Amino acid sequence: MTPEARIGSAVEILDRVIAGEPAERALTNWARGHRFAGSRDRAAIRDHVYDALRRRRSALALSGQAEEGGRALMIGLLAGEGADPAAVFSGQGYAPAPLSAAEAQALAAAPAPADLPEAVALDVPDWLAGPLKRRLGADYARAMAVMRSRAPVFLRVNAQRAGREDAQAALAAEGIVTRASPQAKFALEVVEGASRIRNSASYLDGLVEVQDLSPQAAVERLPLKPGQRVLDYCAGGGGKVLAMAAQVPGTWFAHDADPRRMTDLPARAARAGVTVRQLAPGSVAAAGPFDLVLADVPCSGTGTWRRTPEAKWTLTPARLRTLLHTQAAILDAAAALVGPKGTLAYMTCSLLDDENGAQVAAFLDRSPGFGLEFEQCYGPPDGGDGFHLSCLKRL
Ligand SMILES: C[S@@+](CC[C@H](N)C(=O)[O-])C[C@H]1O[C@@H](n2cnc3c(N)ncnc32)[C@H](O)[C@@H]1O
Repeated sequence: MTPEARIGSAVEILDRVIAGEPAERALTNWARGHRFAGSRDRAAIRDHVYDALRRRRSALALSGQAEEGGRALMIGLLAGEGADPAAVFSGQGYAPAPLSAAEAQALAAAPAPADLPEAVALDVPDWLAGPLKRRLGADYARAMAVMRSRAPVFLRVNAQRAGREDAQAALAAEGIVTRASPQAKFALEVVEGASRIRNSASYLDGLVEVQDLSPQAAVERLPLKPGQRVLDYCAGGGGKVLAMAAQVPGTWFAHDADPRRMTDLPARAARAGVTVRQLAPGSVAAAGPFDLVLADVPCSGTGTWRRTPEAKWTLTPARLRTLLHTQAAILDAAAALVGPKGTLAYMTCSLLDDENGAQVAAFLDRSPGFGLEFEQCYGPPDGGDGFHLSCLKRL
């Protein structure tokens, strides 16, 4: 496909997303109906779609149009990148249809990127700008600018299998170039060859897992000791329990209110060479108590906007309130499973204090049996996704 044809396809897919179809599903459905598109085409189209979703607000403003549509977003995205939209939207060959008179007029009257209001230029919903500024302080603008770009790919070396340098050499032999990340002992940032990871022997043999840098750094801070009984209470795909199990020998348990979320866990655990016992909802208390209970709770995902840009625009105050209730209920349920002198570790991939420090402070107010050991926030603007860890101790 030509570069222009790829942009035309991104327009079609964005129209579906704007109509309500989740981006991943819209991309998959489009690919099914366009078998001629090769893997490079699909990757490029995916990049365009995700770039437009990350920059949805500024792209629309830079198109000069009032109504959101796939064409408006791609026109504005190109304008924001300093390209000439009319040269791409030419109607030549497989390029999208030329700009209409109304589109050309709107584009001519659109503000320059430097004249956009701050929240528009940074692609931040207005209602979230205040809380994010309070949390990020002087880093706010740089962090939000980072959130408008693609996320780097990070790997976690399975410390049970190899050291970081050996893993780097094995990956390099398969065309995957990495550099060691200083923020976490087992983290590698992929510099080249990210598309080869899932089919590489290093990945299939459990030498490495794909995991963002921030959760890796957070798991490294957990007070894990050999032989402990540890429960990942909101295990999902098992990323955190596998990271913990790679650090020390222990007895590992995984639970999720929606057990279907753990479907991939057995295969991932087998690759990593660890045993994780899955506990069905309702059977957790009988398996307790635990030395450490990890609650990696459902959250706004404000720290992962680079990877899941749709979440930026779909979060509402009402949805956030629901999440806050769920998080508080999970903290209470997870706390009840912590044994004497045990640890309750609370994690989110949120940048909002309501979900982090304030949530934990409210828990401590109603739970005199627990004390705060430490809390830590991770990236952005530097390193990985926005992430939070609070470590609480049963007194
Ligand atoms: C942030 S995700 C966990 C991601 C996972 N730890 C990982 O590393 O891949 C949150 C998970 O919490 C689960 N969940 C939601 N409500 C819950 C509840 N009340 N009790 C336990 N798990 C819950 C969701 O199904 C979801 O899988």
